[in-house]
Amino acid sequence: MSVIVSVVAENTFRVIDMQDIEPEIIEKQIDAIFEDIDTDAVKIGMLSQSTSMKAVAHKLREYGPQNIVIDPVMIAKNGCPLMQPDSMDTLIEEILPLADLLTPNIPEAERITGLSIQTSEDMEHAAEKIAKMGAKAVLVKGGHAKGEALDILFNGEHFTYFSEERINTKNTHGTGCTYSSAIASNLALGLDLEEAVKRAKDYVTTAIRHSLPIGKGCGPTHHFYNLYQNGLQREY
Ligand SMILES: Nc1ncnc2c1ncn2[C@@H]1O[C@H](COP(=O)(O)OP(=O)(O)O)[C@@H](O)[C@H]1O
Ligand SMILES: Cc1ncc(COP(=O)(O)O)c(N)n1
Repeated sequence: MSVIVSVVAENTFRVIDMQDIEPEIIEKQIDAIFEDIDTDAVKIGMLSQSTSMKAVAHKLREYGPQNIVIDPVMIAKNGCPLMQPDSMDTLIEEILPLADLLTPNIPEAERITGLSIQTSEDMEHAAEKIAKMGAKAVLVKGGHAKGEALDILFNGEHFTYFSEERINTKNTHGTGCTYSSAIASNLALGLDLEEAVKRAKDYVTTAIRHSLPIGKGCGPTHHFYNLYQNGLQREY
């Protein structure tokens, strides 16, 4: 079930424009979901401005769903901004504390904490600091680093490292969105946080390894690679 918070005119290489949905309509879309069908997990991606953040936060506090995974999207892979800079305070005050898991990439973790992140120790410090700011658990993703594709999970008590080899491709559009959605889906299935992240990391790595070389910019990850391998036809 989806709630549309913004309509974005974008392709693999640029964001042309966007139009945010009115906060009242965002809230009513959330009502439409929670008054009807049980919700086992929530995944939140791009929230471009404060009013959208406040609408989402208000309704999540009202309904109090479990397993809230928040990807604090700020800038697209192609460099185009997706969050207004003046909404950073609202992100930190209203959205971050709702997260059972916050999944910043390195530039996002730097913006949220004000820390510079160069090493795995820096990633740990940032994760700890974000947990102190109110997120229950934090996964700092290393897609933007060099070398191995290392992500570090802090569950409020200890760190778990998830590492895969870096795949040499520019087609990584939507890696973070794919990853956080897969984690939320695994939590909805009842897996514990570490196992949910481990399986999602396997999934996103496969999706990147078989990403699609389409479009003029960063092509998308292949969400259905394993399904196709297991018998569905692939025609493209
Ligand atoms: N080239 C790559 N090879 C392997 N894994 C990658 C690559 N790029 C990103 N990842 C992984 O994809 C996931 C999403 O991370 P990241 O790209 O940092 O997020 P975002 O899309 O939010 O910027 C992480 O598990 C990261 O380690
Ligand atoms: C609507 C929307 N949400 C999120 C992203 C980030 O994804 P990426 O960093 O891979 O460009 C995006 N480009 N567009």
